[in-house]
Amino acid sequence: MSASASATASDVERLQGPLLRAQGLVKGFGAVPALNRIDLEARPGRVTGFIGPNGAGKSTTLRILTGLIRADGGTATIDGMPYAALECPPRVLGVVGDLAGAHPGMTARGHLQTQAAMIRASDDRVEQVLDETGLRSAARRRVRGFSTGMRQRLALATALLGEPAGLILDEPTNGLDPSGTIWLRRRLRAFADAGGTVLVASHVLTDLQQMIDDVVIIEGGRSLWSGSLSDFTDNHASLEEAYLSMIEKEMA
Ligand SMILES: Nc1ncnc2c1ncn2[C@@H]1O[C@H](COP(=O)(O)OP(=O)(O)OP(=O)(O)O)[C@@H](O)[C@H]1O
Repeated sequence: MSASASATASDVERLQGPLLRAQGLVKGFGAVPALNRIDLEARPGRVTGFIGPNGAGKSTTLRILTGLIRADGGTATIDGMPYAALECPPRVLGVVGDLAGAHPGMTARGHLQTQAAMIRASDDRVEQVLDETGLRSAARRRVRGFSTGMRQRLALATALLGEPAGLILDEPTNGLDPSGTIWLRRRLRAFADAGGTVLVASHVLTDLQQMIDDVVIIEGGRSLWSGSLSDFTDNHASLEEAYLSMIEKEMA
């Protein structure tokens, strides 16, 4: 029997289905109901935008997906299993964070080597991500002197170390200049074109419009819409216009 013939239905679902999936997520903080049945999917080869007004529940959803907090109800899975059940999470999902953990006195290469050691990535991989993120010339500089754009590149380099299948980014273009934004957009597109899954939460809809294939919209802890960007924008001039029209109707 061939390998493909012996694949089970769940193997096939895993191979073809979304890498990131949340179903019916519920979460409250004391009396504050943050999430009320949130659904989300992000698929291989696609960049998915995760949008919603302030307080909609985006960060809470991402924190549950990445195992930082537990949901009160529903499921959140990465490649079919909860984040906490992954053998080595950074090898499946790269989370582009704010480098709060990077020692300011560390060089970019030193930071990456330390992170690589924790996930058993090689020194060669460190050199590769320095190239992939355009940081080679800054490899010996200390993180404390980095601009916002360089920090963003280093955060992405850190997330890429484990050669993950997916990337999650929360407000990645915050503070980036136009060339930094264009660079990031191209980098994420290349990652998705190589079969990667990208989930980006952002308020900057003009940046997102040029970056994403699919959209997930939430508001007040509830799922409002999900599907392709082209279906969502349909007869609207832009993502921003389509989004504002939906949110205004919803709030009315
Ligand atoms: N640790 C917490 N304790 C109490 N309430 C919280 C906590 N974290 C989030 N919340 C509340 O949960 C709701 C959802 O917050 P969340 O940060 O997930 O929204 P968001 O969509 O990411 O917002 P923003 O776009 O402003 O970052 C808000 O009402 C928020 O005040």
